[in-house]
Amino acid sequence: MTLSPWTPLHAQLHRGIRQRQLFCRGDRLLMAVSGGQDSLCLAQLLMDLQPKWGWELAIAHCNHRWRPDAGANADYVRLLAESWGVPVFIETAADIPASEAAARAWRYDVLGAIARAHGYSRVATGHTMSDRAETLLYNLVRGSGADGLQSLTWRRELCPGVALVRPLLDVRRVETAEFCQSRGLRVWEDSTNQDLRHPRNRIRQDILPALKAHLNPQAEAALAHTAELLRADVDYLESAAADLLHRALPPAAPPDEHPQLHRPTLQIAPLALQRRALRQFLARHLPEAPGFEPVEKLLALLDAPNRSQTDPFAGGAIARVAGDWIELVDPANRAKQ
Ligand SMILES: Nc1ncnc2c1ncn2[C@@H]1O[C@H](COP(=O)(O)OP(=O)(O)OP(=O)(O)O)[C@@H](O)[C@H]1O
Repeated sequence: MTLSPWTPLHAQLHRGIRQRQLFCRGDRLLMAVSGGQDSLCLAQLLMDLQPKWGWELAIAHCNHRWRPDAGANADYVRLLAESWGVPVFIETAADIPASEAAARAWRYDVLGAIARAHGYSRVATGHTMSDRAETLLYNLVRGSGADGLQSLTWRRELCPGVALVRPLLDVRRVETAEFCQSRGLRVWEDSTNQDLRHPRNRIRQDILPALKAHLNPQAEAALAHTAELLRADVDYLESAAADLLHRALPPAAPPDEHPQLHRPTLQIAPLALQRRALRQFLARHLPEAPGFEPVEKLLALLDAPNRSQTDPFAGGAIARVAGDWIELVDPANRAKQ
């Protein structure tokens, strides 16, 4: 057996997995492989690290049936897995997804389902520092708050019992390309990556290179670090807000009562926590995730005179002031009040 050369990239990944506790020794890992350079690089690196960690590795590929070469792409991933001697799962979409978002949702569903059905506790994807920088820029320009700016994370729950892990978030795309080349891995080029009508491709091909050329050669790393810092900030703020919300709820509200919030508890909190606690409250009770406006409407009630009320939120509920309390009244109960 020929041993693969141990490169600085192997060392970086090995260290990152240990320090961030992304995987444990002996884990069963499902590698999501599109056939592109990032996921091929990840899969090869994890194969190389496997003897040190004793993982049980497998490969999953999702065929969205979007491109004429989608079947050939899936066959390529299957052959690669077979040549490596690892189990491979290929899932083909019954209906071609209507949008990128639909394709992504389907893909994550499929990856979670394969992992659960076959006992894999981790799904690993090849997202890189470059993806992280692009996602941050995209969300920033679309007006996202800090929560959207934290963008991709190292690890999150994919479905109960299965974590989605992104071990290459500190590796740039140019490095994954170099690695594939140095190992003679054939990269399956995705022709849709050239289509500049997709905003992500525009960012990747025009905007980030311009930022690097004219503002900061390290723009990718700078943006990715910002995302990393925001991640920790947002985690902290969200948990402090959850604590505030907990204190602002009535001690033991009967389930059939209007949801209520205690204004004096909220009034003395910092604005950042007020907004987050109110958003968490609305997210529990409204049919869709609240954006900026509903939270601001509710915020205005913190210091408003008694009996003030908002206009209806999505779904028709309104919030109103009743002394020290704000109550959320849904349309069905409103007529009775
Ligand atoms: N068809 C696929 N089959 C299996 N895994 C895939 C497929 N497409 C993407 N992936 C996984 O997702 C990672 C990110 O891919 P890509 O950047 O194309 O997706 P994205 O849609 O931009 O990201 P995200 O899914 O987080 O929004 C890849 O490195 C790979 O691990």
